[in-house]
Formats: sequence, C-alpha cells, structure tokens
Amino acid sequence: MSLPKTDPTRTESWKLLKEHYAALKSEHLRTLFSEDPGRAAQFRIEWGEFLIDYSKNRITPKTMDLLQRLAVECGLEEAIKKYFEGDRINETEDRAVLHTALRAASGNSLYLDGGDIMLEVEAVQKQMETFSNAVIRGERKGYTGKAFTDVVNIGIGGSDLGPVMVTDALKYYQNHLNIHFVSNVDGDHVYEILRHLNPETTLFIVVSKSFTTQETLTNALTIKKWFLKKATEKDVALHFAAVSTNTEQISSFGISETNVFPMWDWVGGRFSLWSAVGLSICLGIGYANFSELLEGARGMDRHFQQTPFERNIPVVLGLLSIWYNNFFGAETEAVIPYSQYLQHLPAYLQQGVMESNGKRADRNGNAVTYQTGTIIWGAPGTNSQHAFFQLIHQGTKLIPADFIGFKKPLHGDMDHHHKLMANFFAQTEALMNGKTPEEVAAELRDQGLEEEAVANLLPFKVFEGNKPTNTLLIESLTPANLGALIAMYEHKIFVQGVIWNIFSYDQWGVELGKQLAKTILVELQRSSTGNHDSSTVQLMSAYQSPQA
Ligand SMILES: O=P(O)(O)OC[C@H]1O[C@H](O)[C@H](O)[C@@H](O)[C@@H]1O
Repeated sequence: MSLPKTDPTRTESWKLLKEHYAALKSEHLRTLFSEDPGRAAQFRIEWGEFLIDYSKNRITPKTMDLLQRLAVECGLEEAIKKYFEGDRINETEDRAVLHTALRAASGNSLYLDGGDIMLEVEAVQKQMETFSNAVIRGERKGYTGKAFTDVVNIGIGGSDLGPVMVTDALKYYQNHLNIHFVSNVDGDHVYEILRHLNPETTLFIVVSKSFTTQETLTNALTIKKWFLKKATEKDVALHFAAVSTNTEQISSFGISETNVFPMWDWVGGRFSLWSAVGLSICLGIGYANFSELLEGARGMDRHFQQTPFERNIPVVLGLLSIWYNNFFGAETEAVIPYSQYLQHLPAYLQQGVMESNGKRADRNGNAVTYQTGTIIWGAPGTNSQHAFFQLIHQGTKLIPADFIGFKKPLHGDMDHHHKLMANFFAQTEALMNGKTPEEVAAELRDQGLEEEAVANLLPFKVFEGNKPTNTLLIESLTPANLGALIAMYEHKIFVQGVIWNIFSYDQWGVELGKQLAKTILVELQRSSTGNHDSSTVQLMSAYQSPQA
C-alpha cells in the first residue's frame, strides 16, 4: 500500500488558500494582534513541557482552517497511519520508514515481512546498554589493561550529524568519556583528532549504514593504521566497534562480531540517531539518559499520531511552513535556538529537511509545478543577532524563523538566563512589530535631531516588521525534551513531504557527485585530467601542476 498521490495544487483548499493569500498578504501582524485580543491564546499549543506560540505568524483562523483542509485533502491522516505501521512508504527504495519503532514502548510488536522487528530492536538496545555500561564503568578495557577515556565516532551524514548534535546538546549530562567525531575525508580532520589521542585508551566506533561510504572507510582505515603503529592486529577487536546493516563488510575490517551493532534498511540515515548509530551518544551520557531521549521522542510520536490536526504540533508547524514556502514564496527558514548546547541543531536539521524534501519529482514521477524543500539555516541566539539578524529585520527576504528557548538554564545562573531570554522575547517582538516611520521620527526628535537630519536618517531606521516566527518555549534542556524536539522536526518533514506529494525518504540526489568523484579520483591518482569539460580540466591540471 502506498501513500496517496495527490497534486496539492489541484485541491480545492489550495485554490482557496491562493485567494486567501491575496486578501491577507498585506495585512500587518500588528493589526492582527490589535484587532484580536484572544490571538495569542488561540494560536498556541501546550504539550507536556512545551509551549508553542505560533500567533506571530501571518495567519488568521481561516488560514489554519484552510491549511488543515489541505492536509485532509492530501490524505495526511491515512499517510500517518501508513508511516507508523511500516508500509513501504519509501517506494523508490522499496523500504518501510520505521525510525519510530526504535523508540516504541518495549513489549509491543511490529511485524515487517512476517518478523517482529521489535524483538531485534530490543536486542540491540540491550547490547548497547551492556556495552556502554562496561565502557563507562571501566570494566571493558583497552589492549594494555587501561580503561577507556576517549571514544571516536567515525561516520558521515546521518552517521555523524545526529550523534554530534545530541552529544553536544546533552553535554551537561555527560560522564567522564570524551567523545570525538571524525567525518570529513579531509585528512586534516582525522589527523587533528588523532594528535590528541592515546591508542591505549581510545575506543573507535565505525558507523555506516551501508559500510561503503568512501569518507568513513578511508577514515576508519587511517585510524586502524595509526592504531597498529602501537598495537597489534588482535587488539583491533578490543578497540573497534561498528554499526551497520552490512555486517559482512565489517568482519573483513577485523572487527569482532560481538562489537557489531546491527541496524536495518528501514532506518533512514538522517533519522538513525535512535538506533545503534547513537552508540556514541549512549557512551557519552549513559544508557539511562539515552533511554530518556527515546522516551521523549515516543511522547512526540504519540502526540503526532493521536492529536487532531489543529492541535498537532508537527502538523501545525509543517502547514505554516507550506504557507510561507508555497504562498508567500519564502525560500528559507531559520532555526534559532537560544541555547549554546543546541549549536549543531541547524546543521542537523539541514540534512533532515533538505535531504528529505529537496525533491522535484512528485510521487507520480512528474516534475512538480510548485516549490518544495525549504532551505534551513540558523545559529544560536544571541550570537546570530550579532551576525545575520540585520538581514532578517531589514533585508528584502521573508524568513520565517523558529525560536527555541528554555525556561530553566542548566547551570542555574538566572542573571545570564534573564539576559538570554530577554533577547529571545525581544527579537520575536521586534520582528513582528518593526518600527514605524512615526516611531522612528519621534525617537530621533527626542534625541534632539533637526527635522532635516530626521528626514535623512528615517528610511534607514525604519523596521517594516511583519516577520513571522514560531516560539518554542520548553521547560529545560533534558534528554526527554530534546528527544521530543527532534521527533517534532522529523514529523514536520513527513507532513510537508506528504503534502508536496514527494518521496521524503530517498536521497538519489547525492549519488551523481559521488559517481563523478570516483572517476576523478582514479584520474588524479594517475596524474591525468581525463575527459571533462574545459573548466574541470583546467582546474584539475592547476591542482596537479607543481608549484612554481
Ligand atoms: O551511513 P552511511 O551508509 O555511511 O551513509 C552516510 C550518508 O551518506 C549518504 O551520502 C547519504 O546522503 C546520507 O543520507 C547518509 O547518512
């Protein structure tokens, strides 16, 4: 059974949304607020430790109603069922999409191809728990009998970004193990990290769903060679573990079978941090915290499955994003966490969102006639305020933004936290209200400026406002809340993919570059320039020519 294949632009609600957009596009948020005192209360969702305020969006109740009708017309409800039940919704790869099973409650069953996958999921979780406990407690030792102090995750893309983001986000909960990440095939990445490590006390985890990824295999081999300068081949079994679906390839690397953590083709790389791909997370924060991360995600899964669209966080956020992308013509979306711990969230979401929904063929194989795949970018507040906020406030582009903040700081310093959060609230208020020419003029006159100077400066000091934001105010940055936050974005991706009528779970667009790089690598190794366009030949020969 496949997902519905509805062209969203052919629905009745799309037509109505277009008309509604024409009527609403010039409306200022300031007016919408002043006309409706109940607006903030109407456009908010409270869920567990989350408060989502989406009232600072360019919407009216009618907008939300029409967007929800669009979701209904595109078969979202049926699609959600199929997603969670393990239908092969990743049709172009003929796979189910079941990262949600990785965080499902234990004791449940989920059958795929006749087998209960929950049994395998739980067996791997047990294996992760045992392994991480032994390493953390120092019971599992290196080849000279010393406990491990450092862990290196070797992986790229989904086998890196999730673990990097979560490990950093939950640093507050971290134990004594230092977790490092090697991803880039740039040798300077791996050598820089190795420089600070002692082979006797370092554990390496090679993470690759396919176990064919050039970057990861190259880095793993370089690290193994480095390790063997001090240790012997049989010590590899003590210091190397692997996570993959491709278990045969692993044994040829010398990794002992007991250190192999399986994963499955129904887990997409960019949704895999909940699987054994998250082993480095689990080592860093301990299994109990890792389980809480899963539990938080499970809560969001339930919310997404069971809540009517109008109060369903991922549905509402997904629809708002479609509103801006397809009606206002916004091309990008910013994610601004007011938490230094979440500094890697935008990069993590870039893969999640852009690899999933950056597609131009619809589910019928036709080229879409509308925009898909928002461009995601961002950086933590307050730093980003001092960097790119100028453009969001006064530039020419419409950039809807998610502001993510926490009520309680982890280190408990309320002086810092009030300052941080004052900025958090001020920015969304400023983006919404802007500053009118009248307000600017009055302010300049108050400063004692002459009328001519006021007139000259005025255009530069006006803020148009009307910039939409969502505010996510969360109790505190716990493993469970982080799990829920990540799952929220995963489901938002799903919602948008369903409505855009695209396949969100394949990534054919990454293949072409890889293929060409293989050819070029052979040419570089043979000091040739091969048969390419004149620009590529020119660049390759410049690269290969000896320095003058
Ligand atoms: O885990 P691996 O098989 O090594 O794959 C690593 C990454 O490489 C690919 O290029 C994909 O675009 C990513 O989705 C994937 O996460």
